[in-house]
Amino acid sequence: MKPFIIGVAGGSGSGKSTVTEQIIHAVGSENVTIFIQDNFYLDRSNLTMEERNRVNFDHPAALDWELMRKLFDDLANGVPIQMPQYDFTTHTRKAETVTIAPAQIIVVEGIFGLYDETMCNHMALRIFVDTAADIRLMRRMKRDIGERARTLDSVMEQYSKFVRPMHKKFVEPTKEAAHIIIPHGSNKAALEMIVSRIQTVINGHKINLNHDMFFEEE
Ligand SMILES: Nc1ncnc2c1ncn2[C@@H]1O[C@H](COP(=O)(O)OP(=O)(O)O)[C@@H](O)[C@H]1O
Ligand SMILES: O=c1ccn([C@@H]2O[C@H](COP(=O)(O)O)[C@@H](O)[C@H]2O)c(=O)[nH]1
Repeated sequence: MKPFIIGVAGGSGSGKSTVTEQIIHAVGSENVTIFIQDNFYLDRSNLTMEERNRVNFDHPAALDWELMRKLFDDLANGVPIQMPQYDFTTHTRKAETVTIAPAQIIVVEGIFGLYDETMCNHMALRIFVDTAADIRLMRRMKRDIGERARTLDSVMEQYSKFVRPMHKKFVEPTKEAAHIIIPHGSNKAALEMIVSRIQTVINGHKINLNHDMFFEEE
């Protein structure tokens, strides 16, 4: 059976992981596999620490798309994968990988979750988590200083130099590809809708809509 693939995109700190965790909690972890795009950041061990700190991690070119597409394809076709692991404190790929088994539901999560057209075409449900920039920045400061060994100055500099402009250029436009836009981040009503849609499909009660009722997709 083909898996039900969900894309969860949105800016850094918008609440993507939270929405993903809530979906998993609601439908049962045994039914879901998460495909976290953050694992696909390119390894920067060839650079000095100073050089690594100047990399634009918010440009799509910062990710290993070739590997990502290959592993996404495998998982979508029911093949277990070796997921790379990324260390945000050193900007390097760890030596170890984690085995990820396919499941009935696959959630692709990341700022570029709806960026790749081919991957998007496999997604039956595309979600964009839309949270105000000031809230996202506050959350990012808390996380990066607390968990990713950054200073307040470095977070502010990275945000104004890379995160903000790249969000506008590459992340925000992917909202266009979404079926559902969750305003203000995770909320109960949105989650209920998403989960009920998933349950309808995976419990076999797929609703067959009359296509004449809808506009042509562009
Ligand atoms: N709707 C919400 N209301 C309040 N805090 C939230 C909400 N959604 C997420 N958060 C918090 O914001 C932070 C960033 O959320 P996270 O899901 O990790 O974002 P992302 O994965 O998009 O970077 C976390 O500490 C999380 O608990
Ligand atoms: O080495 C790195 C790699 C990425 N980042 C930042 O991570 C965020 C995306 O992750 P979220 O979990 O969605 O916040 C992206 O905005 C990059 O700037 C990094 O700081 N260092």
